[in-house]
Formats: sequence, structure tokens, C-alpha cells
Amino acid sequence: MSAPLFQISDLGLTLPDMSRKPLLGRARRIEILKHVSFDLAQGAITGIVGESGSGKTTLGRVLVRLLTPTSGRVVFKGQDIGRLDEPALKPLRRDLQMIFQDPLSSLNLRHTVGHIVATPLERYGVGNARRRAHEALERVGLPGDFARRYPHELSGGQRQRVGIARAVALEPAFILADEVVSGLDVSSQARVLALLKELAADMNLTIAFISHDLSVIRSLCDAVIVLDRGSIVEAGPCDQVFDSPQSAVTRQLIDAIPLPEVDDSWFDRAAVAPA
Ligand SMILES: Nc1ncnc2c1ncn2[C@@H]1O[C@H](COP(=O)(O)OP(=O)(O)OP(=O)(O)O)[C@@H](O)[C@H]1O
Repeated sequence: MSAPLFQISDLGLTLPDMSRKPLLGRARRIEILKHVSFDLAQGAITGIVGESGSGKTTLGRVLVRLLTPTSGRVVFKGQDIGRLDEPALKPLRRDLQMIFQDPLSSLNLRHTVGHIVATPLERYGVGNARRRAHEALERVGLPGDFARRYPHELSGGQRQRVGIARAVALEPAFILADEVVSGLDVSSQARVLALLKELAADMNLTIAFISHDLSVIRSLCDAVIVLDRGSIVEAGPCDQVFDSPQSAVTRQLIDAIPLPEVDDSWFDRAAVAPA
């Protein structure tokens, strides 16, 4: 088995508490992440779940080093990126990509889709940026004339594909996907999830997938981490955690999964169906 892409040990993060008036001019600090330790296996999709405010997004932002940990180690490809300054991080940034929840706010609406996907490639000095952008768009199922369109001319699912194309065009080692299907209808959700699964397998991509929707996590992820108030309460292979949850927090989250909607016609069909 290959070494984990990420090894996180005893990670802690405190931030100034902006919700309260600073005492003597200094904001009180609050502990957002506490003693967080886990590995992310190379090529695996790991779900990060937990109630609102449990620290999912904060943890994700530490993984892509948008936030600097206060304590502990965040070892990525053998280097503790929590300790690196921006110049030292620069060569690693291409490997650490993000896909956002709301593609409309993360895409520059004044530019064509082709330009949006090509821009990071140009910034990293990748040759043939335009051609590679077209290839990335084809890879996510947006061929031909999509490169010439503008984000407002696309559906929500198509816009999310542009965000995915922009990330995968850089051929990163890791993608953080934070609530990326929450804004989509059920069939677009299913198509985007299938695409992520296919890309992870084809490109040996490691993905951390943050979601409040456990049914989505179950259908997509290999492993899952359950957070509660900034700490991990349970982690393991997805089937194991869902089939025999060990923590009360996990059980509550699983119990809260809504049952699929069943209308009257379902009962009619069930009544006439052979046993
Ligand atoms: N910049 C910040 N300054 C102070 N507190 C913060 C900051 N960012 C987040 N927090 C707090 O940290 C905690 C974790 O927030 P985070 O956004 O990571 O949770 P989450 O699990 O992603 O929640 P949600 O599912 O609602 O998005 C929350 O209590 C939040 O209020």
C-alpha cells in the first residue's frame, strides 16, 4: 500500500473570536480544532461530516493551507505544510486545489468558460493552456462550444463542472470539495458525484469531500471522518462507520438521514407487484 498523501497529527487551531467585544483591545481566542489526527489515503475519497459549526470547513481550509494551524503537524507528501511560509508553499499550491459550493461566486462572470479554466494554467506557466483547458472541459463532459460560453449561460450542474475542470486541469494531487453538490437538484447531484468518482479513479486523485448530507457521503466516499465541536469522534471505512457507528454523534447524524420520498403511487405499485 502506498504512503498516505496527508498525515495529520494533533492538529489544533485557535482563531480570534470576532463575535465578542475584545477585552483590553485583544480579541479572546477560541479553539476551533482540537487534537485532530488522521491520514488521507492516496487516491481515496474521504468524507468529512458533522453538524453545522463542527469545524468541517475550517479543517478543509487547513488542508489546502488557506489557514495556518496553531499546533500539530499537517504532513503532505512528506512535508509539514503547517510550518511552511508562502514562498515555500508556492510550489505545492498547484497540488492543493479546491472546488466551492457556489460556482457562481467562485467563477469570474465577465470571462468565458475557456478563459476561466485556462487562467490558473497560465499562472502556473503550463504550456498550451488553452488546449489543456479544452481537454479538461471535455473530461468533465462539457465539450465543443462550452469554452466560448459565459457562466451565466450554464445550468448549476454545468457551472459546477467548470469549477471541477478548473481544478483538475492543473492535475493536482488533492482536491477539497466543500458542499459542492448542495445547491444542485438530485439528478445533477448524482451526475456530479459520478464524475468526481470517475476522476478520482482515473487520475489517482485524493479528495476530501465535506458534506452535511450523509447519504451523499455514503454513495461517494471510501472513508469518513466525523467531527464534533472541533474534534474527531469517529473515523474509518465508510461501510464500517455507517453499518456499525461507535459514537453517539455518528448515530444521531445517521438517524437524521431523511428516508427517500415515497408518494401514493409507490404504494399502488407495491400492492400490485408480485411478492
Ligand atoms: N474566522 C473565524 N473566526 C472565528 N470563528 C470562526 C471563524 N471561522 C469559523 N469560526 C467558528 O468555528 C466553528 C467551526 O466553523 P466551520 O465553518 O468550520 O464549521 P462547519 O462544520 O463547516 O459548519 P457548516 O456546516 O455550518 O458550514 C464555528 O463555531 C464557527 O463559528
